[in-house]
Amino acid sequence: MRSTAALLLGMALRGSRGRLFGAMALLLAGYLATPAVALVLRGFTDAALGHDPGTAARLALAAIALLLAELMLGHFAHLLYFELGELEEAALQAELLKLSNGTQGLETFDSPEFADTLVLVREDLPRTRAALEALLQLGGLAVQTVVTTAILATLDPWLVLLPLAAVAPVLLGRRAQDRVERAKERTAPRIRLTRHLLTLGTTATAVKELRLCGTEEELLVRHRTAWQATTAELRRGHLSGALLRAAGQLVFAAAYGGAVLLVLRQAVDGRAGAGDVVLVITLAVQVSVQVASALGLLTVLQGAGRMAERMAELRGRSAAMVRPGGDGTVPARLERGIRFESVGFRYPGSDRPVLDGVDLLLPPGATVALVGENGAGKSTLVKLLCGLYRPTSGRILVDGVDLRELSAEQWSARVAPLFQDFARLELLLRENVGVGALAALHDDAALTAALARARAERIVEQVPGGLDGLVGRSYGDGAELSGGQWQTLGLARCLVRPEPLLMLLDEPAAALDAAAEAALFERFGDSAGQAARERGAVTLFVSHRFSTVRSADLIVVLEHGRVLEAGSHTELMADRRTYRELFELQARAYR
Ligand SMILES: Nc1ncnc2c1ncn2[C@@H]1O[C@H](COP(=O)(O)OP(=O)(O)OP(=O)(O)O)[C@@H](O)[C@H]1O
Repeated sequence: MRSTAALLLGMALRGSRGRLFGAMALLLAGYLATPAVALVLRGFTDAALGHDPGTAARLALAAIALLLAELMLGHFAHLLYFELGELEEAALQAELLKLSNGTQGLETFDSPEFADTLVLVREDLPRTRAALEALLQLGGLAVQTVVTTAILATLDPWLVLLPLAAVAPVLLGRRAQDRVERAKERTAPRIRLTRHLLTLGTTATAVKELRLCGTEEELLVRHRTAWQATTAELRRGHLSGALLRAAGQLVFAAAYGGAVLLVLRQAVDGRAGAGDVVLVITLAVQVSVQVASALGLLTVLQGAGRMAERMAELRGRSAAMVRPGGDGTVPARLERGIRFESVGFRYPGSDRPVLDGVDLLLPPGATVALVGENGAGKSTLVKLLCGLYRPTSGRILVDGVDLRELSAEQWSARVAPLFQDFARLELLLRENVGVGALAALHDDAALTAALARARAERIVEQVPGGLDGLVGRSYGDGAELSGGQWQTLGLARCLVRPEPLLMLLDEPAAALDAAAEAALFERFGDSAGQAARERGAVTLFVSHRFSTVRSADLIVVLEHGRVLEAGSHTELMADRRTYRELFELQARAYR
């Protein structure tokens, strides 16, 4: 709890010191008005019963003023801490984005624990605002409770125990919240499953297949079953929490009844006046309100505490995944090419080697085709080359220097990739392409040149506003593009990258016909040829189409994560092995 308070207050201080202190002062004044009302009411009762109308009238006015302060000050404080809460939520969102993207690799996205924690934190983030409010109000309540207790002690020392009785509901309330949170944690994987099923059932691409296969009903059943199991688990957590809370409230209710009886007896014995009875009844009501409010606020704060713990967990996991980056300078041009030396790779959390003892030279200026059946490890090899993962054994040498020792930022800047699952960036057209080279974001000539090399002139004409027009319709009224057009923008993004040393095409043409694939490679080829001539850049592409593959300088056949064959089309055809068999099989299919 202390660390949550420190986190929230630290962020509030960094966000706006003035707003924080302003909110604290207003809240405190409002909270102190409450016990002051009780004291004024005692004076009023005694004055009224003592036939002193002047004092009674003044005290009545004071009580009204205090009540107004109690009611109004909170609203003004709210204005201040609402803004502070917004600032905190925005800061936490920014940190979350940084944590999920802060590592150089993709390992964070492979860890189910990371993904589960991320889902929970993302859901809890909007609670930050309420948590800061709860913390400030709890501070006010604490001061109020001390003052109330001191006043009660002046009447009878036993009455000091009244606020203490609040400890039981507070402790049991915390345990109750723990149970609810644990139930939530247990349901996180199932909630991810229901989300995935919902996405499947509402995404045009998946719906097509589901309909034709007649599996919509099965999807519904699975979705329902997962929800039912989630709800049942949450219900159990909430029920056991509610029982614990009720037990705590009972303890306090008994203490409350006892306190009122104690002072009533004193009044009957003549040891207390009517004003004292009014004071105790008023304060006891206030204490019960204080306890109930504290319980509610602690629950909110506890939820934020969980969020803070999970955030810390994400920080730890993310930090563990950050690799010590190298600081070697990436060469201006490749002289010796890129060499794989006994490269092996397993995905995080898996024992299965996806690449195993890969030895391979990608010569400078060469165009290399990577072929192999599904799951052979082609995309994994591409990701290793990009530096998104590191080999678990062996090395990748760029002109003789281990990729690990090169500056990751410099290397990423020199890789120009086009993936099969290219990103659909719903941004302004200039931003969509400019992401490939941020320095060129406002350089219309460079952007237009890249779009021309990608043969995307028609798209520019189609987007209202041209470079400054929006593409995509998820959040704005942008131009709707076809799958092929989105890919063309991906190509422009790849071609805008300055001075690449490695150009990658990972099955970008999987959804295209042979003619369209040839056109795509032609568009890419001009830039790749220029990069090869100017700086020995290597072009590596993955394709299942042998009509494209045969043109490569070097063809590498991967099987079960190992290099089976490597050579030119002529060499491999002379060899009478896998490549030749696959080539002839595909050639026959096209005849
Ligand atoms: N993020 C991941 N976590 C764990 N295993 C993975 C991950 N990505 C891929 N794999 C596994 O690695 C193996 C190789 O996958 P990869 O995508 O490299 O194959 P590929 O040759 O590109 O296949 P395809 O031709 O189907 O694209 C597969 O068995 C796959 O299940």
